[in-house]
Amino acid sequence: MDGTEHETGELTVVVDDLHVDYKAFASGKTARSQRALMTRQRGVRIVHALKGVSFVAREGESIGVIGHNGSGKSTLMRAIAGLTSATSGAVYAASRPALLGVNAALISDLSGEKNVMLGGLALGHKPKEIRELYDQIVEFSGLEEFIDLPMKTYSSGMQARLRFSIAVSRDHQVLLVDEALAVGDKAFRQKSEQRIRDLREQAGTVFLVSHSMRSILDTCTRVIWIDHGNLKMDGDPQEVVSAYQASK
Ligand SMILES: Nc1ncnc2c1ncn2[C@@H]1O[C@H](COP(=O)(O)OP(=O)(O)OP(=O)(O)O)[C@@H](O)[C@H]1O
Repeated sequence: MDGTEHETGELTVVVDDLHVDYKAFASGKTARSQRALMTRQRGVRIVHALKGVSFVAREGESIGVIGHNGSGKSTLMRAIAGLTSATSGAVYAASRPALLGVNAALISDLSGEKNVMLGGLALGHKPKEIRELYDQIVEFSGLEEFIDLPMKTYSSGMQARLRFSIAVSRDHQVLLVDEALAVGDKAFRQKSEQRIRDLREQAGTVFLVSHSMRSILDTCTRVIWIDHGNLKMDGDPQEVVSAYQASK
């Protein structure tokens, strides 16, 4: 763990020797590249998604999480949000972290408008608060013309914009953003990145999972590199991103 550079704000998240295993019923052959990650147990396949990850996060940090496909980044976000339980080790969080992912559950048969209400309630807003925030959320999303159409008629980028706009309508002490920025267009991405910086300045901690090193470098004060379920590097964004890129 890097104990020297991040000692200013209050602790918001402590990840202590976190292991997460998934059990899946296997059929067919295990792909060769996945073999190192897996152990076979009587037809049940165990995937060791996280293998003892430890770090602490503080107020005012914006932490980029990078790593190859399947390295364990989303699992780490889900574990911090309390949606996936630890096989061993623990996550301690100062307040309930909010996970904003491209798979966050809104209902695609309902209109954008109804989903703003639904998403707002899921975030803990009162109906009156959602009505007050409604115009601001829709304006941020840039989807005014489409807001009365069912969400299933939206492109994946439009859906992600709406999810992001709902999630950032509230200040979170710990906000976890999983790949949501990758799908928006340039203007929306810049607006989203600015909002992430604002949230961080309001003494929150933001985690941003992304494959876009540009987004990571533009937004983050620190970067964590997850590799095959292990924390490979944790520190200065430029240093960690350079090391990651050199490893490819
Ligand atoms: N529900 C699940 N059941 C079984 N295995 C899973 C499950 N979810 C994830 N895994 C496995 O756990 C490992 C880590 O997956 P995870 O989604 O955390 O990776 P990631 O770094 O977020 O990948 P990506 O960059 O592709 O989104 C992978 O090997 C994946 O196949």
